[in-house]
Amino acid sequence: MKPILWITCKLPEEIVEPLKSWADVREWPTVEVNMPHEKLEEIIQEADILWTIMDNRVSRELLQTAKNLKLICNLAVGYNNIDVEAAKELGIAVTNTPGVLTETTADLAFTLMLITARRIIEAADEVRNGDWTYWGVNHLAGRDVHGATLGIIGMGRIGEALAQRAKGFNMEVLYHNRRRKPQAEEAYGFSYRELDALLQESDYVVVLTPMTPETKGLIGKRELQLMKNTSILINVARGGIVQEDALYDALKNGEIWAAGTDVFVQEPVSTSHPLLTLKNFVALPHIGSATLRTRKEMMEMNIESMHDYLEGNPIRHRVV
Ligand SMILES: NC(=O)C1=CN([C@@H]2O[C@H](COP(=O)(O)OP(=O)(O)OC[C@H]3O[C@@H](n4cnc5c(N)ncnc54)[C@H](O)[C@@H]3O)[C@@H](O)[C@H]2O)C=CC1
Ligand SMILES: O=C(O)C(=O)CO
Repeated sequence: MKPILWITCKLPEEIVEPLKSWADVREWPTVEVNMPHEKLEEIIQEADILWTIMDNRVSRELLQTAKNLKLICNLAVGYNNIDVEAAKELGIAVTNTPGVLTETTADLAFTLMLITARRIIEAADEVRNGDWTYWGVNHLAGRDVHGATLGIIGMGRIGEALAQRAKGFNMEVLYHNRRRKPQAEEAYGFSYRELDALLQESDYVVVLTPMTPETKGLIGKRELQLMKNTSILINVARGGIVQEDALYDALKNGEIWAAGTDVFVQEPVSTSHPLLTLKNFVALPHIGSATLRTRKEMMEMNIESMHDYLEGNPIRHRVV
């Protein structure tokens, strides 16, 4: 009997079709709406392999209801949506997609820095809305990225790729990380700072840590107050690492100059979210890794893990 592979979102036909040679593939049918949690509760009971996306909250309670589940492949490098400790205890392997999305996500992080600093969304909207009526000396004037100081919180794969990009813009790169990286300091001239010092010295602060109990709410009122009132905060990691209510106050009160984020606590974010009322806030819909090539490579990486499991080989890209 073929193992039951449940795919919790609609994936391209050319990816799914070959899986049918070895799996009893069952998939969520629509792209427009993701699988609701109630459906996940139902299908986890019959799945041998579960192919998840970040939207799926795979809690201990949910895992405990699984009868045959042996492998979860998460279509993301971040796996905070899955209780991996519980999975480990229950003998369920969990895999993710590290590395293949690093450069693409670093591109997006740098793009978000540029568009926030140069007020690109406001500017483009002005043209489209017919509000471009004059050339003024400070009209839509933003802040320079080149030559500024970049502070990266979470100097892992994506953090380092972002830092490389910053070198091309003659930026000074500071970083804060769980562990210091002497090799990167020596090779590229990146400087380590404690968190408070990094916040105080940086013109751009980019959050790139995973979401963990330690990083949840890491950037709140106190941290935002430490930042310069000319500085810009960028979050490409996970919503909730930056406290959204504190960010709203800091932007509204001019404690920081602007912010850009690709991630929210609740995704998709509600259009009535207070942050969306602010001109100095740029919002993107979690598109960090969204290029055609990278998404294909992420899917292929998950499939590699499935093949390893099937063939009884050590499972690559395994988190637990
Ligand atoms: N917006 C998007 O579409 C994407 C978001 N991401 C997010 O970016 C995160 C980072 O991805 P990678 O760079 O591949 O991961 P990584 O594991 O290579 O890097 C994370 C770094 O954060 C550091 N870190 C962890 N806890 C910390 C703490 N409390 N304080 C300071 N540093 C800490 C780690 O030591 C590590 O160096 C992912 O976990 C994911 O949540 C990743 C890809 C796309
Ligand atoms: O990989 C991740 O963690 C993402 O957020 C989307 O690629």
